[in-house]
Amino acid sequence: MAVFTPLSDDQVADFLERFDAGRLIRLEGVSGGTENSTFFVTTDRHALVLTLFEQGDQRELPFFVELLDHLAAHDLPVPGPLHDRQGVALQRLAERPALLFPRLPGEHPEQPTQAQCRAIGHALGQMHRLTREFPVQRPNPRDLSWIEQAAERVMPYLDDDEQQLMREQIADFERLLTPHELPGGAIHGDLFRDNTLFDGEQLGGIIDFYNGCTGDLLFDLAIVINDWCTTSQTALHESRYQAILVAYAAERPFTTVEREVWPVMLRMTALRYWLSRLLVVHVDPPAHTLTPKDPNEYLTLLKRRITHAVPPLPTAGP
Ligand SMILES: Nc1ncnc2c1ncn2[C@@H]1O[C@H](COP(=O)(O)OP(=O)(O)OP(=O)(O)O)[C@@H](O)[C@H]1O
Ligand SMILES: N[C@@H](CCO)C(=O)O
Repeated sequence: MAVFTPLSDDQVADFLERFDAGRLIRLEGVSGGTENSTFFVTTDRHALVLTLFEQGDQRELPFFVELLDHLAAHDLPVPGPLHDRQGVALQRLAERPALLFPRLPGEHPEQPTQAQCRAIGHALGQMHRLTREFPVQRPNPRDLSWIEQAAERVMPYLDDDEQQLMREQIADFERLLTPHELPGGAIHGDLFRDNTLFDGEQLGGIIDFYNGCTGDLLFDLAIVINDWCTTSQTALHESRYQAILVAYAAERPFTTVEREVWPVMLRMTALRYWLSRLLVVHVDPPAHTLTPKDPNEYLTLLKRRITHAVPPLPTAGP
């Protein structure tokens, strides 16, 4: 479930008065999601999504609004938040911050097709091209210095081999990534398949920008590859891999340094999720009882990335 704060029809009908978005017809709690309360809101004019923010630093919300406004203004497939009659997007409802979005069409892809992979590669490349000049900063909260600190918090829960693996990998990231300045900009920060919606082969949209920040563009792409291009046996799904990267590179070609550090970035982002999932299981369980995601999935993937080379990044688009 993902309605931590129930809302009545009357509350939502009143809330809608603040916007020029029509009259409430139907309110429905959304069962997906783990962090916020989400509702589908149908009015006589629009299909909308209402999100109540249940956790996280509320001071960060204006950054997400600005980023979504910026991307939507450039016609990227994202839900640009609705602004009220005074031009304000960020609201309060039931004592929580609230945003209203257009409801985008589609489903999360479980086994992405070639066309879906091309679509996400293309959209992410476009987004990265457009956000390089995005003026607002929010340093990546899951960067290498977070990894270093989070690692110390989970060490007591790891066996000797896992501890050694984690320490060796972090030392490697420090040695191989720190000397380089990589192309940066605003990034999604968690672009898993379940943060996209596809209507058939058509990308309906990219959602859940609440890990959005500014940082290395390659970090964002590596998260996508690790989630989208891993088979159930943890092998690399090569045709998806090529489809995403070729479509991405057509929008934003890679630099020489990015090509050099790519295998390291794939390992770093695998370790980032091993760590964040370990934290949820052992250190910082969420207030709400939901089944945590399995940290070992990303431990296994990290090991795979160490033992099996991936094909290099493409030199140019199609
Ligand atoms: N704009 C939208 N259009 C259509 N569906 C949406 C939209 N926003 C959210 N949803 C639906 O609501 C679900 C929960 O949304 P969201 O991912 O933002 O929640 P969350 O609690 O932050 O979850 P998590 O962080 O686990 O992904 C999504 O999986 C999707 O099915
Ligand atoms: N995508 C994250 C969960 C949401 O932040 C994970 O798979 O661990």
